[in-house]
This record gives sequence, structure tokens and C-alpha cells, in this order.
Amino acid sequence: MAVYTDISEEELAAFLADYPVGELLSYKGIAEGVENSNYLLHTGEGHFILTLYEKRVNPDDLPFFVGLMEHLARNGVTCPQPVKRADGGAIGRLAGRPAAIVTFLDGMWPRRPTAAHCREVGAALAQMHLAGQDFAITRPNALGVSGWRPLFNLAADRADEVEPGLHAEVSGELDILEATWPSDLPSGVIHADLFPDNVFFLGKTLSGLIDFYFACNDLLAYDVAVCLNAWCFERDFSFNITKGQALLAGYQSVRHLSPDERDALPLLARGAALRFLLTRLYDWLNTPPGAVVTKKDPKEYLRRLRFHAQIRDAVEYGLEPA
Ligand SMILES: Nc1ncnc2c1ncn2[C@@H]1O[C@H](COP(=O)(O)OP(=O)(O)OP(=O)(O)O)[C@@H](O)[C@H]1O
Ligand SMILES: N[C@@H](CCO)C(=O)O
Repeated sequence: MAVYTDISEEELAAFLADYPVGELLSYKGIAEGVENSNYLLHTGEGHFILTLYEKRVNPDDLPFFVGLMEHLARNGVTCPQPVKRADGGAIGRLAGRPAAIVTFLDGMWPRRPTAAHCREVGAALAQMHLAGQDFAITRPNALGVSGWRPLFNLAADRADEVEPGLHAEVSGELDILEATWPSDLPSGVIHADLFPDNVFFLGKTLSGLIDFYFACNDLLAYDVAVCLNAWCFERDFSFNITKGQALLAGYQSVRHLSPDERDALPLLARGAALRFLLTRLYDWLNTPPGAVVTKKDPKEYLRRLRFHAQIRDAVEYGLEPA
């Protein structure tokens, strides 16, 4: 999260009056993250997280996100819970933005993920996939394969400012991915952004998942591919096969990947790398001046993309032979 929208104590106290959180004692902006504005609230009832939904969140999708967090919690996935007003609603408006309060989740995200973390996150991802199977609301993936070219077009003219030749390289990747992207793999509710900063641990134990604001319906194995990108590369951009093995084994301890999903994994990982390259590229060129946010480097995902493009078999990620 980040802080794009400032709020005054008076308007926050007025907003909170409708929620059962008690009196506002203190609040502070959270500089971590890039998507929405977030504040840590300390109130008479404890700690809460206030989110003001910014650029990429469509207010029409908020019932999906709120309902999903409740559905997952009912089905054994620990995640923040929306705080409801007396009228039953969770979403309000604050400083001209849609806003909600969720419960505070104990734990810390791992700054240096180990293979043990990877195993746990793999298992938690698969649990989320199973728990989401009977969630009634659906939401298409706005950042799925059909959304990548329109997003690239918004930044294409300036892509070579970030890396000479980037425009041509991304155009070529889009051609390949659009032509070969699978459509007949198992699908369901995916998290779509399960990076280390969205997974909390208490000691060595995973304590919960946060940040469901990219969650949507898409290929389940694509979510695994997102996690391979986010968890299994070292700072020098080498792929750590021990972490890959742990993440995939953790996932398969709960849900088995089908032969078609296994075959598709290198392509899905390539697409996932492109998705984060594109949002980072757009943000790199368009982040508003004055926003409290640390921009993320698109080139980190160009390096990953090139790695995946030369993978021929998912065993190279550490997947056990079938
Ligand atoms: N329910 C919660 N309980 C405790 N801390 C939270 C909670 N939600 C968010 N945070 C804190 O806020 C930070 C940013 O949150 P989050 O990842 O949801 O933001 P974001 O802008 O959507 O970020 P990104 O999309 O870049 O991951 C987290 O790393 C964590 O420190
Ligand atoms: N997890 C994303 C940011 C939120 O979409 C990234 O690292 O680019």
C-alpha cells in the first residue's frame, strides 16, 4: 500500500462514527505497497486497517472483494475481515474515495523468503483455490492476457526510456502469449498478487493472506506462476530451484496440478512476468508527484520474463516428475 490521499482527523473521525470501532485514538499512513492508500488505525476497539481505493480498483468490484474475504475466512483461510456498519454495509466514502476498514492481521511478511516460507505459501495458495471454488460472485481478470496489450499501449511510446529495445521485446512477447495462451485449464478464484508482502507469518507459521484487490476468476495454475515469479528468484535474478521445489510441493500437498497445467507452467510464468512488468512500467512512467510510494522496477520482471522464455519443462522449476 501507499498514501495517495491525505485525510484529516476530523473527516476520519466522522467516517468512523458509523463503524463499531470505538473512538479514534491515532492513525498513520502506511508507506508500503503501491496500489491503494492505507492507514493503520488505533481505536478504542484495537487496531484496524483503513483502505482508500485508488486508481486500479473499480468501485463496482468492491462487493466481490468484501464477499471474498468473508467467504475465504468461513472456509478456513485466514485473512482480514471487513468491518460492517450497523446498516450492514462495509464500503463508505472518505476524501472522495471509496473506503473500507478491515481487521488487523497479526504477523510480518518475510523480507527474505526461505524455502520453508515457499512451501507454506504454496499450500496456502492451494487452500485458497479450494476454498474459492464455491464463491458465488465472479470477476474477470482485468489484468489477464487480453488486458496486457491495452495496458502496454498506454506506456509503449516511452518504454525504451526504461530499457532500450523494450518496446520491441514486449511487442514480440505479447504476440507469442496472445497466440498460445491456454484457455481450457482449471479455473476459479485466484489471488493474482500473492507476493511476499501479502503473506504474513508469525514465527515460522503462515498467519494469513492480505490484499485481495486483484483477486478474480482465472486459471488456477496462473496463480502458481505468479508465486514462482514473486517468491523463487534471488536478488541477482537467478531462479532458486530449491524454493521452486518447495513452493510447488507445498501447493501439490493440497491440490494436484493436472498434466496440462504442468505443461503450461512455463508459458503461464512468462505471462505472469509480463503482467508485473507492464503494471510496473506504467507506474514507473505515471506515478503522481507527491505520492508516498516506492516505485517498483519493471526491469526485475524483464529479467524473469527472459528466464521463463527459455524454460521447456516445469521440472526446471523444481516440479516433481509426474
Ligand atoms: N489487514 C492488515 N493487517 C495488518 N497489516 C496490514 C493489513 N493490510 C495491510 N497491512 C499493511 O499494509 C501494507 C501494505 O498493504 P497491501 O499489500 O495490501 O497494499 P497494496 O497497496 O495493495 O500493496 P501491493 O499491491 O503493492 O502489495 C502491508 O505490507 C502491511 O504492512
Ligand atoms: N506485487 C506488485 C505490486 C502490486 O500489484 C509488484 O510487485 O509489482
